[in-house]
Amino acid sequence: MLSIRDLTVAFGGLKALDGVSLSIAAGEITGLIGPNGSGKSTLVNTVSGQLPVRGGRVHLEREDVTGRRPDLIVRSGLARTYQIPRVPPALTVEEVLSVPLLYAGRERHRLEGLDNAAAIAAFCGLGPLFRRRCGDLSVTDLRRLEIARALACAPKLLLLDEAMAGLSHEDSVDVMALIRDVHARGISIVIIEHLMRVITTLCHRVVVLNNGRLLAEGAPAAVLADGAVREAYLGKGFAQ
Ligand SMILES: Nc1ncnc2c1ncn2[C@@H]1O[C@H](COP(=O)(O)OP(=O)(O)OP(=O)(O)O)[C@@H](O)[C@H]1O
Repeated sequence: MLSIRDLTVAFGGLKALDGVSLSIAAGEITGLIGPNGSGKSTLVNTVSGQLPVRGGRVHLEREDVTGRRPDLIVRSGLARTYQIPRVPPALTVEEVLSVPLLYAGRERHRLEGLDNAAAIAAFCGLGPLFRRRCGDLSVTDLRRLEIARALACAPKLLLLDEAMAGLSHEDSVDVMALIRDVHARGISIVIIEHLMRVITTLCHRVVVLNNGRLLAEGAPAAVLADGAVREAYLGKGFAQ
């Protein structure tokens, strides 16, 4: 679904990604983890076209999307959510969903039954809030709206940047169920997440970044037991 080869992204002299190569398989939920500052958000921002690439290539399915404009990458089938949802508080849920639907209209056939704002809102548990203003939504409902907005782009691949941040245990369980429902619609998913119970519960595979480089990849249990991964998170001497 997604192939990243030798990706390098720099902020001045700092290489936030340093020759990263990895592949995301179609039909899987992949966890993208790593300590703070390891390059996770930079990777999502670059793949979705919001940061310039210094070196390397990004392919979505077989299409080379390296350096392409974000709106064109969305049309190619990649949508993302943001760690901090930002929606105009005066707009209703219906209005917020209508914009990407208009935009991604050509590709609607990708998600049968999810080609209008009401259906997407209902799918994401926002049916009763359809005509409510976003400024009145709870943190959990804003997280749902963030996913709904991405679904309105009719993606093949969805990148979720900390979709559970700031939620209670109960609410995060609800959002995890929504992510499973999205996956069951045939959408491949990449999740950036600090909560390991989310990774072990949802993900088929995990990719670990550290200092802008690929540190490990594989099945969640094996990767989380890996000595180098534990050391990256906990520090030398605390990883036994
Ligand atoms: N816009 C920017 N300008 C300068 N440096 C940046 C910028 N964005 C990120 N960085 C730096 O690039 C590195 C990778 O940051 P990034 O935000 O991608 O890490 P992350 O793994 O997503 O971290 P976190 O888990 O804290 O969100 C860090 O050293 C960070 O300080």
